Amino acid sequence: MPVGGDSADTSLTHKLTSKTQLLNLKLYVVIVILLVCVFAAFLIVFLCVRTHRISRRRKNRMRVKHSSGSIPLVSKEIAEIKEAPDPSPPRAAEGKIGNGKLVEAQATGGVEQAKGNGKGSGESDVQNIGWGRWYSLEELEIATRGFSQENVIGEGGYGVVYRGALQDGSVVAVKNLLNNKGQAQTEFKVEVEAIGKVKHKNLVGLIGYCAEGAQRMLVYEYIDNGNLEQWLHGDVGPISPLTWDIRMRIAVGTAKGLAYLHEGLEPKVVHRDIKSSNILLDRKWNPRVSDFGLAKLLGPESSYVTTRVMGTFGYVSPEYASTGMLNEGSDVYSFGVLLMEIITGRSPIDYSRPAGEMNLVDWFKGMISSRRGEEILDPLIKVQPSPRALKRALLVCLRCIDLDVNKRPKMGQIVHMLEAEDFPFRSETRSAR
Ligand SMILES: Nc1ncnc2c1ncn2[C@@H]1O[C@H](COP(=O)(O)OP(=O)(O)OP(=O)(O)O)[C@@H](O)[C@H]1O
Repeated sequence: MPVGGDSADTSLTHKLTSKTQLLNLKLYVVIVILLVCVFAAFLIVFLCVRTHRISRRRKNRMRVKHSSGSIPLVSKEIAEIKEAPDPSPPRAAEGKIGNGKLVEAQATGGVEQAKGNGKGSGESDVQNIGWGRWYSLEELEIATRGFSQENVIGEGGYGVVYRGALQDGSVVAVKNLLNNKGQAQTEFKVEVEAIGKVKHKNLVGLIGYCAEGAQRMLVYEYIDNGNLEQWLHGDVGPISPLTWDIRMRIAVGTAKGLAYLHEGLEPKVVHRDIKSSNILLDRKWNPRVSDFGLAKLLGPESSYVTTRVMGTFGYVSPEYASTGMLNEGSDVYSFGVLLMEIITGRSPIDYSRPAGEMNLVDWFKGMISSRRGEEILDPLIKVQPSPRALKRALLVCLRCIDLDVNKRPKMGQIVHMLEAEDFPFRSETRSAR
């Protein structure tokens, strides 16, 4: 018989039941309490870790949702649809962009498809947008020589613009967009739906885009003669290559591009950032309105939209600046300022000039009201226009900057006014009669 075992059991029982110094509790009670404490601590740690993980997963999901906005970064860009030459465009679910090859998006119904696609993946949404071509990052890297400094052609508020030579020999402008997530996906889709068919000889064409990882880029037709701001205010020597006739051609072309946005589209498009650096020029001095990053849509039933005031100082219409109420009349005002700039060669705001001349609009109005219209012509224009042509252009300026937005002419009327040989003389004769 294991007598030794019995005595060991007895001593263990004795120890367990003996009182400890801790509150005079028996040892086994203390052990039980300790075990419960350890278990509770484990339980608390476990629950904390689990809750943390779940919340992290949720956050990640939200992040994916954001980025699945798939070029919401380009949200307000006006797109030009390129009809797919390939009759069998890739299926949306095939999802991968590029692989060094050009892939065409389906030309119609893109927005609807995108709505139906509840996937969180950015790439598959990109494929569903329904306009333009997809370029792979690799392809654009090769085209721009690794986005090299020598290929930079400009830099704006939305990103850096590079010149790129594609493998098929065509030259493009690649805008590498700053990563402005947070653009509402729905808004983007609605806008692309409405403005995705824009194509006009006086608007810069958007050929396609690249969306890989966090990169978002837009690929435009390359316009090879700089922008109007450079030609008006850059160092061009004592005589500007922009003759009066060239200037008027630029003004009329710009007005035609805007007339198309305002009167040829449904809903109409308000550009919101008409200024000389957004007027690109080709070698024949044909103007192309660019940079639709701030464009807004205006449906037929609404006479204005209320929106955050955006645009460029000196060009923004007073009523929009003070109330945020925007309609195409704001573009007309900006066009009026642009036309003044074209005629005078002066910047809308120029702090290097004397106090009374810093603000172009104020100075211009003052000169007209004191009948010094002939003196406002850009001194770099060698051959003066006829008084009649000058008067016509000055009157258009004045009408565009009317403080009453409802009295400003429509862009289509402006085209006619600028082109009509007998404007304003016919109407003057009529009113005299
Ligand atoms: N399609 C293009 N072809 C040739 N050059 C271009 C093209 N698009 C833009 N550029 C050049 O890149 C410059 C920067 O363009 P971007 O539209 O980004 O900015 P911006 O209009 O100058 O400034 P912001 O957008 O801040 O108002 C333009 O001024 C122009 O000189």
